[in-house]
Amino acid sequence: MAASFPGSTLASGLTHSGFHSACLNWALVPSLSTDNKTDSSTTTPDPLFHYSQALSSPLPAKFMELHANSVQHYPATANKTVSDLQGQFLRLLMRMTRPRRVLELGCFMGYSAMAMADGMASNGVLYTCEKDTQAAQLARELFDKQGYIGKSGKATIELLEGDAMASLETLAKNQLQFDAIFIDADKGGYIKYFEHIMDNGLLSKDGYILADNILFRGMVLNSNTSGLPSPPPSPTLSPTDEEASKKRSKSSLQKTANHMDAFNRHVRSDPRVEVVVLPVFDGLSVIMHKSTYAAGSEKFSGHLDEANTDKGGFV
Ligand SMILES: C[S@@+](CC[C@H](N)C(=O)[O-])C[C@H]1O[C@@H](n2cnc3c(N)ncnc32)[C@H](O)[C@@H]1O
Repeated sequence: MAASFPGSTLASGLTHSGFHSACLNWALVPSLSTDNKTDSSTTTPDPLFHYSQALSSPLPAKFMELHANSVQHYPATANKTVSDLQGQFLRLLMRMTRPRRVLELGCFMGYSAMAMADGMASNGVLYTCEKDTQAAQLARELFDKQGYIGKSGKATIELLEGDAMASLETLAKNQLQFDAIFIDADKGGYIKYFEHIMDNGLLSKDGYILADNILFRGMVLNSNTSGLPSPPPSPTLSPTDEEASKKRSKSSLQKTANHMDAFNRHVRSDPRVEVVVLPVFDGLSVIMHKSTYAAGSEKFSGHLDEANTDKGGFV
């Protein structure tokens, strides 16, 4: 049954007027519809996604400004930011776990960085890496304008411009450790970033890594490496140009999904960590150092079947 709220119709044709005016809503941003910014293509059915977003506490209006900015400067790719709902989640997660130092790989124009910084304590520092010069410049201006640079009673954001791997190397050289690390840069780089983080002690003892897009529109199920049956090939009846181009872009998306699938398997088979793969947003993994509790104590492994243990042949 659809719930009903003042000024709002919460059903598949959800509206937010008078109810969620400060909510980040891609429908209100010119040029991009909500269809471009939902998790419907992934794991959460569209109406449920909208319902969840509408009933989650909104982020402040400055985030709306950021969306408008992204659309202006990156009309074709503005929806690279996390969804509004994920931004709301990241902020709350930071409030819950209170990390003192956070690292983000993939800043874009600073949406998720700002959402996380807002949940951190005022003495916290968030480092965010971005290789696109224009995006880095715009993000830096925004962080400055919004008071994340210098003493302002907010967590500080430090933007590291350049390739994420080079930044990771510098951070490791400086022996910095992070309580939370959000990986959201190039999908083909996830494994090397993860390895570098683990090998160089960049993750604090009780810290966690969040890896985004790990189910990649659900396409990981069709990955070559998945070991699961693939769907039958689609018929190739002299495709039109449009069909051919759709096919090409589908195959490049599938390539990205294959990177994600390889990353998921890589992490799952790493004895140093434990991981939970969450089918939320576009897929989000939470990774921590393996605890002694999870490292095979009788009590814990008793809850797992053979195939699920590290020694038990994960496909
Ligand atoms: C998905 S977007 C990040 C979105 C951002 N986390 C948000 O939600 O607002 C990925 C970003 O990573 C950047 N990127 C890709 N490869 C990179 C690399 N090797 N080093 C640093 N940044 C990279 C891209 O330029 C892009 O801006």
